[in-house]
Amino acid sequence: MTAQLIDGTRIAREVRARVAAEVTEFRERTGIVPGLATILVGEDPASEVYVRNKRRLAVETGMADLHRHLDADVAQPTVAAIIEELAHDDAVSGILLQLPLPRHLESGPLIDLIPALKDVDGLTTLSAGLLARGRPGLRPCTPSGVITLIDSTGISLEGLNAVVVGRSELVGGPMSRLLLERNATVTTAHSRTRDLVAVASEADVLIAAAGVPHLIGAEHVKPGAVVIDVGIHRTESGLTGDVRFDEVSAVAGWITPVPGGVGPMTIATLLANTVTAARMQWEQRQLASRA
Ligand SMILES: Nc1nc(=O)c2c([nH]1)NC[C@@H]1CN(c3ccc(C(=O)N[C@@H](CCC(=O)O)C(=O)O)cc3)C=[N+]21
Ligand SMILES: [Mg+2]
Repeated sequence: MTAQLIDGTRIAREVRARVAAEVTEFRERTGIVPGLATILVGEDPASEVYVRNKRRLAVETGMADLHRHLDADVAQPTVAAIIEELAHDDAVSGILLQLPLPRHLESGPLIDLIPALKDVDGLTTLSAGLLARGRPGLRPCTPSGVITLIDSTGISLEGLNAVVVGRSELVGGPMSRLLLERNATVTTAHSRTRDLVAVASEADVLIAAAGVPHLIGAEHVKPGAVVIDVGIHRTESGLTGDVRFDEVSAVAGWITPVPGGVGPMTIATLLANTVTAARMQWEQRQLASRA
């Protein structure tokens, strides 16, 4: 292995410590404890793990854990009513609807019931539009956490070739926009890209977010590149990503592991967004009470 490891577990711990200090400062100044509302529908085992970790770490950073677990066969209007109730509840700073939802539910309209100021996942149409326009707003947690991981290397993205493999609403799409915001030269590759090896091997920074186990090998990686593995797959031999770690780490300059890379950063960024959301709501209430 020649690549330096980007230790997501450590960096996430540092971010959470900062968030915990911000929560304390905010609580002392305003009397408000930021609250994270997670909504989990059904019994998907991976989703249960992620949501449990989000709740545990919210509590660990001093926030209130406001969880709703709904039956797998819950009706769309019932989920909508719960989101609307949380939207109006002043104890709720952030609302996270865990994805994927069971197939009979339509996620888009449900997500868009989350007010922009409580959209700690950054997934509403409004938050996506603000990002597309380069205006301030809450950003999606996984891509935003990836930027933090890249920053931890000390490498400036300005002018570098960044290639994002994947264009999902949760990760690839917003990832490309965040990299552009940092003045990288951004290429979005995806399942219809003709020659992925040719495109990916030009990347100074390669983000693997295709959701295909072990898609990215040494042939895709320019020597010395920063390789970020967003994939997470449960296989018989344990958790793996979109990157063939052993061969790519012999070529790359920097690499994230799975587990212990992007996953913990996603949760740390969610917590950072939640305290930001609490602050924005408090400021808005201050303005409203003075009007
Ligand atoms: N509305 C919504 N927001 C999300 O942010 C969201 C989502 N839905 N659906 C699924 C994906 C996936 N995701 C992960 C979070 C933490 C880890 C994580 O902590 N991973 C650990 C391993 C944990 C384990 O699986 O044992 C690690 O990589 O080290 C992974 C994946 C958030 N997502
Ligand atoms: Mg895709």
